[in-house]
Amino acid sequence: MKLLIKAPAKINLSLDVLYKRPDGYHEVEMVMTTIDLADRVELTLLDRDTIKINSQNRFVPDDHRNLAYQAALLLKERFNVKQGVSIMIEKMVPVAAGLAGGSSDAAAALRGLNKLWGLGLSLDELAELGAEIGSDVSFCVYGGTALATGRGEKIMQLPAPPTCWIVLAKPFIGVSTAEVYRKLNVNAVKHPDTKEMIKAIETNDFGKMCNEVGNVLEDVTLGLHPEVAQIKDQMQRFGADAVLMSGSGPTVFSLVEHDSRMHRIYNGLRGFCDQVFAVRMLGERHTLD
Ligand SMILES: C[C@](O)(CO)[C@H](O)COP(=O)(O)OP(=O)(O)OC[C@H]1O[C@@H](n2ccc(N)nc2=O)[C@H](O)[C@@H]1O
Ligand SMILES: Nc1ncnc2c1ncn2[C@@H]1O[C@H](COP(=O)(O)OP(=O)(O)OP(=O)(O)O)[C@@H](O)[C@H]1O
Repeated sequence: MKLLIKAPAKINLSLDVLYKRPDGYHEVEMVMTTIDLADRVELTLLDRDTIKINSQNRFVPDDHRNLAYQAALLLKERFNVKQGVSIMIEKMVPVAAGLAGGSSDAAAALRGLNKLWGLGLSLDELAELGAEIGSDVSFCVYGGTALATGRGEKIMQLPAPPTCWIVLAKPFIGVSTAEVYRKLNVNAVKHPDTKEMIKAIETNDFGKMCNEVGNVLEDVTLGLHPEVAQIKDQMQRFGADAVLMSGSGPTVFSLVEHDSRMHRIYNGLRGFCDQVFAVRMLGERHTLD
């Protein structure tokens, strides 16, 4: 039996860090949304009791370090599953880019194997298991738009944001999330107003959403990689309504209302960056069927 599942990337419309916790993680407040840029995860049940993984991407590990492998192993061990699975990942989401590609592959594996192995778990139960794999996995289990708190694993669903284009540009570098958090000085940053961002989404106010974007990790990554600032400048010059780095970066995204400006930014950035995409937000949460 085979199942093909989409694993969409996320962007952080706002990302605030409140403080560093005794366990080493940071307490966050993030407004996140899934976008129409996705890996394809194909799950095939095997007769042999083993987990195989293959992504055909030189930046992605094809072994126990792969987050989708870890998702399969977690379900297998926790629920004593004796059947094996082969996981094929067709990577479309840039790797180590601030777009939660690996976390979304893990979430897709959780949703898909729940079905293939007949485990009957709810999305809430899968999200709780996802938190054991990584901080972004719980959000990716649900998708859609949400406020994420705690270390990112406490999810409160939000309505779909106002419709607009998202133009994403990734420079020729990858970023270590752990390093960016390590270099952050929580007391020396301008904190975004999470409540106002939520209000903008709830009232479907595109202008307000653009005013409220903010990411406290941005300055850390800009300090490490000046090319991120150059991309931000270019997007602003080409007429973006708002520009922000996603997650720990280095991907930068624009929010753009009008088609003509979207084309201008997309064409202006192409060739200058490693990868450029123009996509829509997905809005809807995943369902279990
Ligand atoms: C930057 C974001 O992607 C924004 O959505 C997330 O906060 C990070 O999510 P993630 O990559 O799933 O993070 P994890 O794999 O759980 O953690 C990677 C490393 O980032 C740091 N980390 C992560 C999340 C958090 N709330 N505080 C942290 O300090 C920790 O050093 C951790 O060892
Ligand atoms: N399925 C996977 N896809 C991509 N990377 C993976 C995967 N599994 C493990 N990894 C490892 O995780 C690292 C980070 O990859 P990922 O693309 O998820 O980063 P990211 O988008 O910055 O994540 P986040 O936004 O959650 O911090 C990669 O360098 C890779 O070694």
